[in-house]
Amino acid sequence: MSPVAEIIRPLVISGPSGVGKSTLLQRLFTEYPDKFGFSVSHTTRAPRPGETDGKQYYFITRDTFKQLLGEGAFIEHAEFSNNLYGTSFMTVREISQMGRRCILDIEAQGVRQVKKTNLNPVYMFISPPSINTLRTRLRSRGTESETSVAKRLATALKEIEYAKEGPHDYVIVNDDLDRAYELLKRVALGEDISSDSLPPLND
Ligand SMILES: Nc1ncnc2c1ncn2[C@@H]1O[C@H](COP(=O)(O)OP(=O)(O)OP(=O)(O)O)[C@@H](O)[C@H]1O
Repeated sequence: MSPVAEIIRPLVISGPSGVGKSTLLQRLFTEYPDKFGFSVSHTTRAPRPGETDGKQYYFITRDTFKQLLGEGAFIEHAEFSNNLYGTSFMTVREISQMGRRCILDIEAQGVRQVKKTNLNPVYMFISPPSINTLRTRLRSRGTESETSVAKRLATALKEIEYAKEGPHDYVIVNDDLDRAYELLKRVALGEDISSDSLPPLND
């Protein structure tokens, strides 16, 4: 690894689907267009309206995904809502070599896998204020069927349960978007913050 790659620790952002990760990261990349690099994952899910190949994801077939997996191309991968997602070593390396801080958006299974590698990132968990709020956001985003919302909520409960075990360096509750963004920004720029408390799981 080059010295440049060694001094910039990647930042792993995780949190339930619909919690606001994309919204927060979009703000960060708009405010700092040259400081960060988003590790674009590979996925077998279909693009949503407005998504472009190579921007939000590399959209590939299940066969291609399996082939890359067999070649050991992924740092982490997971199956979620019947679709495969993975982060390739090559993508992360390219961003670090550009001198940018690499930001990875991955879910709990992926966090567990990254913890077994020598990537040594900072881990941040974005939490909803409550499960009810998450349900509302997923519904109002208008991209999910009711079945998909139910699946995502069930996964969200598991993600928050895992977060309660304390695997993340920082927890931010995305209640007020401006506040959550300020905290995320500070961590992304290398500052230390106090974590928020995780919500109860029984609402
Ligand atoms: N603090 C907030 N208050 C209210 N609504 C919010 C807040 N943050 C995000 N949202 C809204 O919640 C919805 C889900 O956000 P977003 O798509 O960013 O989630 P995500 O975590 O990236 O989900 P996925 O992992 O499925 O891509 C969006 O409609 C977004 O505008």
